[in-house]
Amino acid sequence: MESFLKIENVSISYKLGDFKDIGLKEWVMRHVTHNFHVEQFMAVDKISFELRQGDLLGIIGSNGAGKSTLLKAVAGIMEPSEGHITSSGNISALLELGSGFDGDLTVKENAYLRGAMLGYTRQFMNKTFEQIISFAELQDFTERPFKQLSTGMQSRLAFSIASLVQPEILILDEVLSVGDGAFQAKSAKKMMEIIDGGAITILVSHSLSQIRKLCNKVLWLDHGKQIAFGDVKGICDSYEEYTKGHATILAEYSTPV
Ligand SMILES: Nc1ncnc2c1ncn2[C@@H]1O[C@H](COP(=O)(O)OP(=O)(O)OP(=O)(O)O)[C@@H](O)[C@H]1O
Repeated sequence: MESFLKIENVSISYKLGDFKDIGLKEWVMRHVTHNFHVEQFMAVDKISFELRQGDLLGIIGSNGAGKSTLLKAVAGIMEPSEGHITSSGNISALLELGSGFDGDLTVKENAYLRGAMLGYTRQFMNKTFEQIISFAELQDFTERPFKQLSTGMQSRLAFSIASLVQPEILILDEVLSVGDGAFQAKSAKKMMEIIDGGAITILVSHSLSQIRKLCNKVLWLDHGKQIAFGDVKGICDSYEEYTKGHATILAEYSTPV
Protein backbone atom coordinates (compact mmCIF):
# COMPACT_ATOMS: atom_id res chain seq x y z
CA MET A 1 0.00 0.00 0.00
CA GLU A 2 1.18 3.53 -0.76
CA SER A 3 2.25 5.64 2.24
CA PHE A 4 0.08 8.66 2.98
CA LEU A 5 -0.45 11.30 5.63
CA LYS A 6 -3.65 13.30 5.84
CA ILE A 7 -4.09 16.28 8.15
CA GLU A 8 -7.69 17.47 8.27
CA ASN A 9 -8.65 20.72 9.97
CA VAL A 10 -6.22 20.10 12.83
CA SER A 11 -6.12 22.54 15.74
CA ILE A 12 -3.97 22.13 18.83
CA SER A 13 -4.35 24.21 21.95
CA TYR A 14 -2.29 24.51 25.11
CA LYS A 15 -3.87 25.11 28.48
CA LEU A 16 -2.46 28.20 30.12
CA GLY A 17 -3.16 29.19 33.66
CA ASP A 18 -1.94 29.86 37.14
CA PHE A 19 -2.11 26.20 38.13
CA LYS A 20 1.50 25.25 37.50
CA ASP A 21 3.76 24.49 40.48
CA ILE A 22 1.05 25.23 43.04
CA GLY A 23 0.92 21.85 44.79
CA LEU A 24 -2.04 19.55 45.27
CA LYS A 25 -3.51 21.26 48.35
CA GLU A 26 -3.53 24.69 46.72
CA TRP A 27 -4.95 23.13 43.54
CA VAL A 28 -7.88 21.58 45.44
CA MET A 29 -8.49 24.81 47.38
CA ARG A 30 -8.61 26.88 44.21
CA HIS A 31 -10.99 24.41 42.59
CA VAL A 32 -13.30 24.47 45.59
CA THR A 33 -13.28 28.27 45.77
CA HIS A 34 -13.46 28.60 41.97
CA ASN A 35 -10.31 30.68 42.11
CA PHE A 36 -8.85 28.87 39.12
CA HIS A 37 -8.11 30.41 35.76
CA VAL A 38 -7.45 28.27 32.75
CA GLU A 39 -7.12 29.73 29.28
CA GLN A 40 -6.74 27.93 26.00
CA PHE A 41 -4.03 29.09 23.65
CA MET A 42 -4.46 27.98 20.05
CA ALA A 43 -0.93 27.13 18.87
CA VAL A 44 -2.08 25.42 15.66
CA ASP A 45 -5.28 26.58 14.01
CA LYS A 46 -7.21 24.57 11.40
CA ILE A 47 -4.39 23.10 9.36
CA SER A 48 -5.17 20.81 6.41
CA PHE A 49 -2.87 19.16 3.89
CA GLU A 50 -2.13 15.79 2.40
CA LEU A 51 1.16 14.07 1.60
CA ARG A 52 1.80 11.06 -0.60
CA GLN A 53 4.60 8.55 -0.90
CA GLY A 54 7.92 10.22 -1.74
CA ASP A 55 6.88 13.70 -0.60
CA LEU A 56 9.34 15.80 1.39
CA LEU A 57 7.52 18.61 3.15
CA GLY A 58 9.35 21.60 4.59
CA ILE A 59 7.56 23.59 7.30
CA ILE A 60 8.54 27.25 7.55
CA GLY A 61 7.43 30.14 9.73
CA SER A 62 8.77 32.50 12.34
CA ASN A 63 9.43 31.60 16.00
CA GLY A 64 6.30 30.44 17.75
CA ALA A 65 4.41 29.80 14.48
CA GLY A 66 3.36 26.32 15.64
CA LYS A 67 5.79 24.18 13.63
CA SER A 68 7.04 21.97 16.49
CA THR A 69 3.56 21.66 17.97
CA LEU A 70 2.19 20.39 14.66
CA LEU A 71 5.06 17.88 14.39
CA LYS A 72 4.32 16.59 17.90
CA ALA A 73 0.72 15.92 16.88
CA VAL A 74 1.78 14.12 13.69
CA ALA A 75 4.23 12.05 15.75
CA GLY A 76 1.40 11.11 18.13
CA ILE A 77 2.96 12.83 21.16
CA MET A 78 0.15 15.38 21.37
CA GLU A 79 -3.54 14.88 20.70
CA PRO A 80 -5.14 17.48 18.39
CA SER A 81 -7.90 19.44 20.11
CA GLU A 82 -9.84 19.32 16.85
CA GLY A 83 -9.54 17.61 13.49
CA HIS A 84 -8.03 14.33 12.36
CA ILE A 85 -4.63 12.95 11.46
CA THR A 86 -4.60 9.73 9.47
CA SER A 87 -1.53 7.98 8.17
CA SER A 88 -0.21 4.71 6.88
CA GLY A 89 2.70 2.94 8.45
CA ASN A 90 5.20 3.56 11.19
CA ILE A 91 6.21 7.09 12.09
CA SER A 92 9.74 7.80 13.29
CA ALA A 93 10.18 11.23 14.83
CA LEU A 94 13.26 13.15 15.77
CA LEU A 95 11.97 16.09 17.77
CA GLU A 96 13.77 18.09 20.43
CA LEU A 97 17.36 17.05 20.76
CA GLY A 98 17.91 14.49 23.49
CA SER A 99 14.20 13.91 24.12
CA GLY A 100 13.44 10.24 24.55
CA PHE A 101 16.98 9.47 25.71
CA ASP A 102 18.08 8.55 29.22
CA GLY A 103 21.30 10.36 30.11
CA ASP A 104 22.49 7.67 32.51
CA LEU A 105 22.03 4.75 30.12
CA THR A 106 24.75 3.91 27.62
CA VAL A 107 24.58 4.77 23.95
CA LYS A 108 23.84 1.11 23.17
CA GLU A 109 21.09 0.82 25.79
CA ASN A 110 19.53 4.03 24.54
CA ALA A 111 19.56 2.82 20.94
CA TYR A 112 17.74 -0.40 21.92
CA LEU A 113 15.30 1.51 24.13
CA ARG A 114 14.50 3.92 21.35
CA GLY A 115 14.08 1.03 18.92
CA ALA A 116 11.67 -0.66 21.34
CA MET A 117 9.72 2.59 21.69
CA LEU A 118 9.37 2.71 17.92
CA GLY A 119 7.99 -0.85 18.03
CA TYR A 120 11.03 -2.76 16.73
CA THR A 121 12.06 -6.18 18.00
CA ARG A 122 15.40 -6.99 19.65
CA GLN A 123 16.34 -9.10 16.58
CA PHE A 124 15.73 -6.12 14.31
CA MET A 125 17.81 -3.89 16.58
CA ASN A 126 20.61 -6.50 16.76
CA LYS A 127 20.71 -6.36 12.98
CA THR A 128 20.52 -2.57 12.74
CA PHE A 129 22.61 -1.45 15.73
CA GLU A 130 26.00 -1.67 13.95
CA GLN A 131 24.68 0.41 11.05
CA ILE A 132 23.27 3.02 13.44
CA ILE A 133 26.55 3.33 15.32
CA SER A 134 28.74 3.44 12.25
CA PHE A 135 26.49 6.02 10.54
CA ALA A 136 26.64 8.15 13.70
CA GLU A 137 30.42 7.58 13.84
CA LEU A 138 30.18 6.59 17.49
CA GLN A 139 31.97 3.22 17.41
CA ASP A 140 34.18 4.23 20.34
CA PHE A 141 31.27 5.48 22.44
CA THR A 142 28.77 2.60 22.57
CA GLU A 143 29.38 1.88 26.27
CA ARG A 144 29.50 5.55 27.33
CA PRO A 145 26.55 7.13 29.18
CA PHE A 146 24.50 9.23 26.76
CA LYS A 147 25.02 12.39 28.87
CA GLN A 148 28.78 12.24 28.21
CA LEU A 149 28.28 12.75 24.46
CA SER A 150 28.68 16.22 22.98
CA THR A 151 25.54 17.90 21.63
CA GLY A 152 26.61 17.16 18.07
CA MET A 153 27.20 13.48 18.91
CA GLN A 154 23.80 13.23 20.58
CA SER A 155 22.11 14.65 17.50
CA ARG A 156 24.06 12.27 15.24
CA LEU A 157 22.87 9.30 17.29
CA ALA A 158 19.28 10.55 17.32
CA PHE A 159 19.29 11.12 13.55
CA SER A 160 20.87 7.72 12.88
CA ILE A 161 18.29 5.85 14.93
CA ALA A 162 15.35 7.76 13.49
CA SER A 163 16.49 7.30 9.91
CA LEU A 164 17.96 3.78 9.94
CA VAL A 165 14.91 2.05 11.38
CA GLN A 166 13.26 2.23 7.93
CA PRO A 167 10.37 4.53 8.78
CA GLU A 168 7.48 5.08 6.37
CA ILE A 169 7.03 8.58 7.74
CA LEU A 170 10.09 10.43 9.05
CA ILE A 171 9.72 13.64 11.06
CA LEU A 172 12.74 15.85 11.63
CA ASP A 173 12.59 19.02 13.72
CA GLU A 174 15.54 21.35 13.06
CA VAL A 175 17.97 18.45 13.27
CA LEU A 176 19.88 18.83 10.06
CA SER A 177 21.38 22.05 11.33
CA VAL A 178 22.81 20.53 14.50
CA GLY A 179 25.66 18.27 13.37
CA ASP A 180 28.83 19.61 11.77
CA GLY A 181 29.05 20.35 8.03
CA ALA A 182 30.18 16.86 7.04
CA PHE A 183 27.40 15.20 9.02
CA GLN A 184 24.81 17.63 7.64
CA ALA A 185 25.74 16.60 4.09
CA LYS A 186 25.67 12.93 5.04
CA SER A 187 22.27 13.20 6.76
CA ALA A 188 20.77 15.11 3.82
CA LYS A 189 21.95 12.28 1.53
CA LYS A 190 20.45 9.67 3.89
CA MET A 191 17.16 11.55 3.87
CA MET A 192 17.06 11.47 0.08
CA GLU A 193 17.66 7.70 0.19
CA ILE A 194 14.74 7.30 2.61
CA ILE A 195 12.54 9.33 0.29
CA ASP A 196 13.67 7.35 -2.74
CA GLY A 197 12.69 4.25 -0.74
CA GLY A 198 9.12 5.59 -0.72
CA ALA A 199 8.86 7.29 2.68
CA ILE A 200 7.19 10.59 3.49
CA THR A 201 9.44 13.08 5.26
CA ILE A 202 8.55 16.26 7.14
CA LEU A 203 11.30 18.68 7.96
CA VAL A 204 11.22 21.86 10.02
CA SER A 205 14.03 24.20 9.20
CA HIS A 206 14.90 27.87 9.54
CA SER A 207 17.21 27.48 6.55
CA LEU A 208 15.23 28.45 3.46
CA SER A 209 18.06 27.36 1.17
CA GLN A 210 17.90 23.89 2.73
CA ILE A 211 14.12 23.78 2.19
CA ARG A 212 14.50 24.95 -1.42
CA LYS A 213 17.19 22.33 -2.07
CA LEU A 214 15.52 19.32 -0.43
CA CYS A 215 11.74 19.70 -0.38
CA ASN A 216 9.04 19.21 -3.01
CA LYS A 217 6.29 20.79 -0.88
CA VAL A 218 6.18 23.59 1.67
CA LEU A 219 3.81 24.54 4.48
CA TRP A 220 4.04 28.12 5.75
CA LEU A 221 2.64 28.71 9.23
CA ASP A 222 2.23 32.01 11.02
CA HIS A 223 0.73 32.40 14.52
CA GLY A 224 -0.68 28.90 14.16
CA LYS A 225 -2.45 29.66 10.88
CA GLN A 226 -1.82 28.04 7.52
CA ILE A 227 -0.61 30.80 5.21
CA ALA A 228 0.20 28.55 2.25
CA PHE A 229 0.79 24.94 1.28
CA GLY A 230 2.24 23.55 -1.94
CA ASP A 231 4.77 24.83 -4.47
CA VAL A 232 8.27 25.27 -2.99
CA LYS A 233 9.60 28.12 -5.11
CA GLY A 234 6.51 30.34 -5.01
CA ILE A 235 5.98 29.98 -1.26
CA CYS A 236 9.68 30.35 -0.33
CA ASP A 237 9.92 33.49 -2.52
CA SER A 238 6.86 35.00 -0.79
CA TYR A 239 8.17 34.04 2.66
CA GLU A 240 11.52 35.63 1.89
CA GLU A 241 9.77 38.83 0.79
CA TYR A 242 7.72 38.75 3.98
CA THR A 243 10.74 38.32 6.24
CA LYS A 244 12.64 41.07 4.40
CA GLY A 245 9.66 43.38 4.91
CA HIS A 246 9.81 42.66 8.61
CA ALA A 247 13.56 43.29 8.68
CA THR A 248 13.01 46.70 7.07
CA ILE A 249 10.34 47.59 9.59
CA LEU A 250 12.60 46.52 12.46
CA ALA A 251 15.54 48.48 10.99
CA GLU A 252 13.35 51.60 10.85
CA TYR A 253 12.49 51.16 14.50
CA SER A 254 16.13 50.88 15.54
CA THR A 255 17.37 53.88 13.50
CA PRO A 256 18.45 56.63 15.96
CA VAL A 257 16.70 59.98 15.54
N1 LIG B 1 4.03 23.61 26.55
C1 LIG B 1 3.50 24.75 26.11
N2 LIG B 1 2.58 25.42 26.85
C2 LIG B 1 2.04 26.58 26.41
N3 LIG B 1 2.33 27.15 25.22
C3 LIG B 1 3.23 26.54 24.45
C4 LIG B 1 3.87 25.31 24.84
N4 LIG B 1 4.74 24.93 23.85
C5 LIG B 1 4.63 25.88 22.89
N5 LIG B 1 3.75 26.84 23.24
C6 LIG B 1 3.37 28.02 22.46
O1 LIG B 1 2.79 27.58 21.24
C7 LIG B 1 3.20 28.41 20.16
C8 LIG B 1 3.84 27.53 19.09
O2 LIG B 1 5.07 26.99 19.60
P1 LIG B 1 5.98 26.03 18.72
O3 LIG B 1 7.10 25.58 19.57
O4 LIG B 1 5.12 25.01 18.08
O5 LIG B 1 6.50 27.05 17.61
P2 LIG B 1 7.64 26.86 16.51
O6 LIG B 1 7.06 27.36 15.22
O7 LIG B 1 8.15 25.49 16.54
O8 LIG B 1 8.74 27.91 17.04
P3 LIG B 1 10.35 27.94 16.88
O9 LIG B 1 10.64 28.27 15.45
O10 LIG B 1 10.72 29.06 17.79
O11 LIG B 1 10.88 26.61 17.31
C9 LIG B 1 4.13 29.47 20.75
O12 LIG B 1 3.40 30.66 20.96
C10 LIG B 1 4.56 28.88 22.08
O13 LIG B 1 4.78 29.90 23.03
